[in-house]
Amino acid sequence: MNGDITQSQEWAELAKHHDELAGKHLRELFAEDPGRAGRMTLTAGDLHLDYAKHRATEETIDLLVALAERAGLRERVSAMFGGEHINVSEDRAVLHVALRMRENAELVVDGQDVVGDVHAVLDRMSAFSDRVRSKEWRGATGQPISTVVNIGIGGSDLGPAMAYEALRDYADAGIEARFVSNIDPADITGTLAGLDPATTLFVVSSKTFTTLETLTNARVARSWLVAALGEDAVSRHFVAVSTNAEKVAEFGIDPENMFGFWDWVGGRYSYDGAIGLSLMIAIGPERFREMLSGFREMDQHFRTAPFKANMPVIMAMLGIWYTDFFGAETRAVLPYSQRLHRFPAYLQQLTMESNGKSVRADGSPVTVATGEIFWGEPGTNGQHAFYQLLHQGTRLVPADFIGFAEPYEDREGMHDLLTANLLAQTSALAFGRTAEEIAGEGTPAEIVPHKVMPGNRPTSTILAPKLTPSTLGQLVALYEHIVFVEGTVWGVDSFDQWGVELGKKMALDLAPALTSDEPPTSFPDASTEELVKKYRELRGRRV
Ligand SMILES: O=P(O)(O)OC[C@H]1O[C@](O)(CO)[C@@H](O)[C@@H]1O
Repeated sequence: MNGDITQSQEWAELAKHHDELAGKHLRELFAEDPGRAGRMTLTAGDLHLDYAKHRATEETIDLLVALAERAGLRERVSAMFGGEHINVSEDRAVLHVALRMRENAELVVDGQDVVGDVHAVLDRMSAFSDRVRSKEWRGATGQPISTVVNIGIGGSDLGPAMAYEALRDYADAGIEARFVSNIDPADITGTLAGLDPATTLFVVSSKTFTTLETLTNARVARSWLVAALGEDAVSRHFVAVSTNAEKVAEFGIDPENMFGFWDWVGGRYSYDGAIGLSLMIAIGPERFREMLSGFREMDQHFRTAPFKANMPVIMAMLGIWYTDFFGAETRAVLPYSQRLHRFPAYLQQLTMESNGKSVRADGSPVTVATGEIFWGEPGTNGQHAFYQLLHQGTRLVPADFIGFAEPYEDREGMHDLLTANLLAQTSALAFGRTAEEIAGEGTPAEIVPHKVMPGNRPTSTILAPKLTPSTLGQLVALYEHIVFVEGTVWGVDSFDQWGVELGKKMALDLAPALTSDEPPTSFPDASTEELVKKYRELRGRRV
């Protein structure tokens, strides 16, 4: 729908329904309808979703689905998969879904054979990864590669870093991957620590190849390598992933060793393409393709399942329900898997860079809150840190719990204990403990209020058989599509990120004021002027 969806009949009906339902406790909802536990579940690929512990009834779901219809979700999904320019502010198609299409699929967009090009790059990545993994690719001194260092930031870092951590049990060629992103010198120093230049391969990953942090880290890495092995070693130790061949060549990386992608892949949606090269080298092309098949499975589900049985649609619409009707400020993502410890950070970019917008795609201001704030930590660590607030605080924090039936490797029954914690938490959050129950245990009256667990705190639980390349792909695609659905309802362009540009430019403009010999004379504002002066003083520079 164009215009303000909050003016629609569907929105008004949801607002009314919210007034009726908001006072109800999950305990009541379960008492009235015990069958909801069995009914309010969904399957997509290997993922099982339990959404019964939401402050929602069948009627809520019907109304939310009606809102999604009203927002034109159906047409938007076709438009994305068909390669229409739905990224309007940059006039681009949005085709991360093409990165995992089968080789025999057909998609020609703006005269480009998208699927053919995707597979040509995948084949080159596979061939290169195989050469590195089999030790055919050698460094300048003839030694094989033992560490791959990905240099990138944002989408050119978080995706492969998250996925490498998630799948590191599958890294079977004895090649470690490391990731450096921050322009803080401590990051590259830590990353290079203990590495041997002769056995290190750098993958410089940058869509634009103009990003300050990445190019600076790459220059530092280059100097480190050249100091040890000489200038001629660069071509054996540096490859690039980018859409910008010219800049790659300018940096001194042989275009033969560049793996491309296209402007229709957003950075935060890109690690299942060439940006995943470091991951592919670590886990191998076969596992990487298994991951792509997982993505594809979720794409297929998203594209074809009726909205009421569509996992991304239901999870996204519940996100809208809490954000815009209950006024929830954030959403916790709590993976009961140590391997997914970077997943919340990855989702932060995915969701917040995509939907953190105040104007709709047509430039008109939004009239409701947009952009869920995702945050989280793996269970059970979070339990011993911030769950207190989740259980007894004054805020409503809907949470996604993610668990797996099988560990990669168990130790003395630890995995079952991990899962028991997940299940205990979602139950306690939903149903809590009443004052009567607590008093009934003999708790002194003055302590009872402290121990009351209000409950009524909504959660989704996602269960999968095991964390594998395929289930990881399914999980990531699930959240990509959640972001898409929410963006569609809010009417924002989920694929641009203009909000990060100003700060980047100002940092470049400010740098000379920090480093110049002469005290600077112009500043962006009075507060920054004071801070620049303090910084110079602390650095022993003239003020
Ligand atoms: O891959 P690049 O062009 O270096 O950009 C890195 C990141 O910077 C951003 O543009 C935001 O600063 C992200 O969208 C992107 O993932």
